[in-house]
Amino acid sequence: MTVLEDIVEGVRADLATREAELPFDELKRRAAEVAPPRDVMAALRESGIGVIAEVKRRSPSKGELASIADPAALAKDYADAGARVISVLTEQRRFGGSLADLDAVRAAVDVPILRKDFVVSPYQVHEARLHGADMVLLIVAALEQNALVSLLDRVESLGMTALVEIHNAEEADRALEAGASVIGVNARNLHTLEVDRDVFSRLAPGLPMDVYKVAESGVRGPGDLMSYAGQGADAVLVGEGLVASDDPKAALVKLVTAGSHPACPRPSR
Ligand SMILES: O=P(O)(O)OC[C@@H](O)[C@@H](O)c1c[nH]c2ccccc12
Repeated sequence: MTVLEDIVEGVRADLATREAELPFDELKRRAAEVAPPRDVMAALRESGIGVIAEVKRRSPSKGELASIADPAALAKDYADAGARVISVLTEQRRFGGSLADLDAVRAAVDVPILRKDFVVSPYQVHEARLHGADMVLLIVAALEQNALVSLLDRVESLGMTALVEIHNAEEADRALEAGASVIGVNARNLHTLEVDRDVFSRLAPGLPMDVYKVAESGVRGPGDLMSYAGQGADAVLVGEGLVASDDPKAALVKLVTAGSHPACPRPSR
């Protein structure tokens, strides 16, 4: 079994438990009463290279990264430092996240929030909305094409924005065919868990100009942001580089400053 299959199996088991507690119809009813989602594209398209800052405690590749006793305080620091979007890992078994983290972050900040999880069912999309998410991650490698298409439609029909994650050219084709307008290129190989920052430069030129491109994983500081920007990234998504730093807020300020500096390469559009 691959790492991804293993994670998804755990996700499905936990999902079954939640579905038994709160039936889908009731979840949908409750989610429809939540204040409407924020305009993620407007936030992403502000000038300069955007930074999506992630709340992440653990990862399968590195184990414990940070304890994050107070995710709301971390999110406030991220918002103050200029994060365009805040990503909240809600996967529990491998990443130490939860929907409670999403609630805490939602209550603390007004910037758009991404639910970062292994979404395989429409239940999780409505659940994201119920807990205040504006954006939902869809990982192409974890989904059959028809599931990807229907989940993307579901995300958009609820007024949210999908971040569609790819790792190779075949997944890029599938993401485009599904109609993705925001594509994340994850530099972390899901089989070996190793980071290869060149994956972005190999795939980005094949993506249409009007697709918003996010470089995910492996950003250690402004140098990596500038290099991704030079290869056509509109934004970078950063987890470990922030949470494992002594001062995540200061680390994010450095990234945001670099991303809005006149010398930073900008996507031509
Ligand atoms: O901690 P990093 O190397 O900055 O990576 C962040 C983010 O890209 C990573 O957490 C991630 C990208 N895609 C995912 C899918 C599921 C879980 C996690 C991820």
